[in-house]
Amino acid sequence: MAMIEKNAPTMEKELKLFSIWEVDEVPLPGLTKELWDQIYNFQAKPDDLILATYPKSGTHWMQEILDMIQNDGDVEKCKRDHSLHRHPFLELKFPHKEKPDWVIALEMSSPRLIKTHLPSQMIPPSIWKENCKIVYVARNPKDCLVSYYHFHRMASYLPDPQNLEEFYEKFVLGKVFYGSWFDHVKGWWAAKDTHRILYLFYEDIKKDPKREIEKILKFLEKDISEEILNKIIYHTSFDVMKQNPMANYTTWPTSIMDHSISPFMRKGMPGDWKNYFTVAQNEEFDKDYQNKMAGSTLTFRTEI
Ligand SMILES: Nc1ncnc2c1ncn2[C@@H]1O[C@H](COP(=O)(O)OS(=O)(=O)O)[C@@H](OP(=O)(O)O)[C@H]1O
Repeated sequence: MAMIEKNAPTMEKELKLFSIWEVDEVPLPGLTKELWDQIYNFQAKPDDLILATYPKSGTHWMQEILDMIQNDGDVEKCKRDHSLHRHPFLELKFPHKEKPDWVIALEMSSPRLIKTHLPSQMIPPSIWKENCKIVYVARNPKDCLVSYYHFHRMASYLPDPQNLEEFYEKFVLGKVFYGSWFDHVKGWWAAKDTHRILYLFYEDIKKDPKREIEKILKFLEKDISEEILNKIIYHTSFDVMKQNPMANYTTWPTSIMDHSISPFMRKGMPGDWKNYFTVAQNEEFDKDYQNKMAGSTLTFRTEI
């Protein structure tokens, strides 16, 4: 919190519209460009835990769950700082931070939790080599699109999405930061056959958080009491996180994130896309989905 308040003027001045640069046709935030070689050569450690997601798939939610697990359900510890400062974002350099996040990661003590939105083919090779455990969260594309659209509306450093129709076109073409949702979820799905990846679905966590958190505990080889498990479920529920200033971005200057346009913790509800897609858009999307996901064993629920 202190860091956000102290750095708010710098953030306001420097967190301008992200420029876009493409690596192998994947649009990435321009902030990543000069640092790409260092990021790609990041040295992972075997006990690093990696949280990988396509944007708007529940990154902050899973970050909070993992932080609570790593801190044995200690809520106060998990409120030690804003989520953006608690764990590094591998590929980003935020203007209000003195160092890029990968350097911050290097200086952190183990076990480290490191977040990334990178597609699997762009992950630093040391993460595979060190056999790090990776939690991947995927969310159905329709809700992901709607959530990403609203995020572009409220975050001034992202391009103005104009309207849902325009954003819809960009999303299906993969012309948004981190590229094609289809390639992202398929790439990580394939990677799980050869790496230690726990592949989870946003909708499943919403439907049965206890069952999904138990899967995570098993993956992390961690035992906790029923009481702590219930505490984690409560603390990481949408309504509680929405009120948590260490998770909801309300401490950020409104010139950077304007929650009156759309809150960061917006709805958190599978099926919200139905309030936005027209019948025609939905039919077109389903056709496109069939083509792009043909042959994949991945299945998504678009409501629960
Ligand atoms: N606890 C909890 N339960 C359910 N849903 C949650 C929770 N926390 C965050 N969210 C919702 O996740 C969406 C944001 O996703 P990300 O954290 O991946 O966003 S980001 O890409 O890192 O900016 C965004 O989804 P939408 O509400 O649909 O916009 C958040 O509201």
